Amino acid sequence: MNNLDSYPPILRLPNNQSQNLHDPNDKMDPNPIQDPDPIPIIDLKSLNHKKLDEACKEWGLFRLINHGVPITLLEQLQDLTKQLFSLSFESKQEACNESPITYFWGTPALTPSGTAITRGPQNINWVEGFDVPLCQLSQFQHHLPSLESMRLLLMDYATHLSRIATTLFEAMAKNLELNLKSTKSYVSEKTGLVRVYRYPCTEVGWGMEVHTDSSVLSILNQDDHVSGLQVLKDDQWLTVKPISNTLIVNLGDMMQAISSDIYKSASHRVKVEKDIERISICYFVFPGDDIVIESSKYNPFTYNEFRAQVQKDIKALGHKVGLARFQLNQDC
Ligand SMILES: O=C(O)CCC(=O)C(=O)O
Ligand SMILES: [Fe+2]
Repeated sequence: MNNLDSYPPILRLPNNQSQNLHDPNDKMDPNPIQDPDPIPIIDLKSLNHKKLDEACKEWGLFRLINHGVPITLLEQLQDLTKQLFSLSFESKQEACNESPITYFWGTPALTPSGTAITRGPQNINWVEGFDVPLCQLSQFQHHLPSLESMRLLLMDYATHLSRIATTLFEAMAKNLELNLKSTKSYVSEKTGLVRVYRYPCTEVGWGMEVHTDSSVLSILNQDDHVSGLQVLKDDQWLTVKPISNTLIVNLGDMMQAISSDIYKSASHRVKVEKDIERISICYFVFPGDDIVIESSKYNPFTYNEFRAQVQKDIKALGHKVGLARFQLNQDC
């Protein structure tokens, strides 16, 4: 099978045609990969609270080492992700019919039922993905062998990532001296999800436009061989180098709100390469449904209210407004 047949039709443009697409970020050229790697490193085995606090305040993103996830599991996930995406577009679509796993492309913005919130061909993102709600993983089986293997691996992976998210969140809450009733329900296992992505090659366009995540924390297992993720730090775009056996943690909007803006929800984006695909596996964790986020900067809100507002804004304006909608003394 031609690799192009595995791409969603809208992402099958030959490179030279893609130049007509509007590129929303084209004025912001990134720096080349920096050496040495400037991204803060946090060691989960011997957690340094001060270093963690600084990374959360100054970057909103860090590299995690000694995370305890077996390297074989990280590599197996990457291999399986590549295998899964190399299937034909139609078989990926069909495999997700009547499944809690959603297959999507052209945008990472989905409604809770898994429908893509599209904004016309001008604004497509060069990405396809599977959206996997973790709490439903044990309740079904898949007939497509690579999807079924993915389901089994993700059950194992989710246990590790939930442990990591809880450890990090508890350390952050302690650093911030937050008086939370149950830290665990801010990084709820019930609402966690994994997204596996493939970014097809193109010359112009972005895999993902500039955004902040809506999560409390996002934990990324990125392609060991292909870079693409960039983070905004002090008005400069920096490449987050792929380094094997490390995970990238970024703080999302919920963490920024919980911390009353002391911590940062990192602005980031994904660049695509013109001649090599990239894959990534991203875990997102959110507050439980009954958690009201109270802070000195925002009106109290739940994550569900935040998500509904984000979806409304994307549909109406074409982009997420995010935390600004909930700021104290705002009428919008
Ligand atoms: O694929 C990546 O490297 C990052 C993905 C991302 O930013 C997201 O899913 O929000
Ligand atoms: Fe993101």
